[in-house]
Amino acid sequence: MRAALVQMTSGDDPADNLRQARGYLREATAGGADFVLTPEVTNCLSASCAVQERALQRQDADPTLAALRAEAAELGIWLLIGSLALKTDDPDGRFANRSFLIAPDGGIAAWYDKIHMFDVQISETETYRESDGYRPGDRAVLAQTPFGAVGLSVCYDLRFAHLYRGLAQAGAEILTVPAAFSPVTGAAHWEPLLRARAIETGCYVLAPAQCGLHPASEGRARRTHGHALAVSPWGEVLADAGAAPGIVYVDLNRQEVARARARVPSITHDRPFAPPA
Ligand SMILES: O=C(O)CNC(=O)[C@H](CS)NC(=O)CCC(=O)C(=O)O
Repeated sequence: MRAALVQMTSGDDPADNLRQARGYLREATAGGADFVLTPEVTNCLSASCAVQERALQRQDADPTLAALRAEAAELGIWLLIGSLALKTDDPDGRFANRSFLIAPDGGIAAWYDKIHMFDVQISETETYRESDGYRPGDRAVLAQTPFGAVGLSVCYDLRFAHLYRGLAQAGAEILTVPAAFSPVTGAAHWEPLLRARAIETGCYVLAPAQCGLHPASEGRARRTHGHALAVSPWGEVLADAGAAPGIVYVDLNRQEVARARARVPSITHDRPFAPPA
């Protein structure tokens, strides 16, 4: 089983992002991948709600989802669309940040709405208020596949260890963390958090990423950290895409999950304890 992690620089034009993504799917399949993963907001990365309002669609009308499902079916691959920004029926008009696992027949095997919202002030000049634009999800998602059970998550979810522990205890062998991490927090936290999630759970962690400077027709242009990463169930970095767009490959072997957990079965060692007084 060969996974391909796509690292790309989505802008705010979905048609342009789709062209990029399709090219990567074909390249990854030619490179031997059976499972291709794209980053968070593959279809549209924008800091402007006005641009999103014009550019985004509801799930049933979204051209990126339709095209990538058709492409996965044509190529006969499993595809994680890290996330799509989509319109919803939220009364506040907020979007969903929704991850999709697509089966080789083009069907939607699973979908997951990002639960944790990136509402942070990193510095005087750098603030994110994700919950202004997006409605958070409220359900964890585990998908069964022939190559193992996949636990879905998105980006800032990475900081909430109990989500991953729950997924692993429910049977996950692979955790997906598509992201658009900020450069500052990415440099400090991205790799150690991904490795920690793998070590704590004995899962493969697959984290396709946005990278570079994202072109914006309106609003501020954003930068992201890159470094799409694949981590083994023992916590080793198996692939790192660096700073530039491209694809990195990793061969997955379920026995590595069993081996890591046989050595340190910590996910089976939870104990009840009283909360701190
Ligand atoms: O807004 C969009 O279009 C897509 N969503 C994102 O880019 C999100 C919310 S701003 N980014 C993160 O969650 C980064 C988390 C992060 O960097 C950290 O946890 O340190």
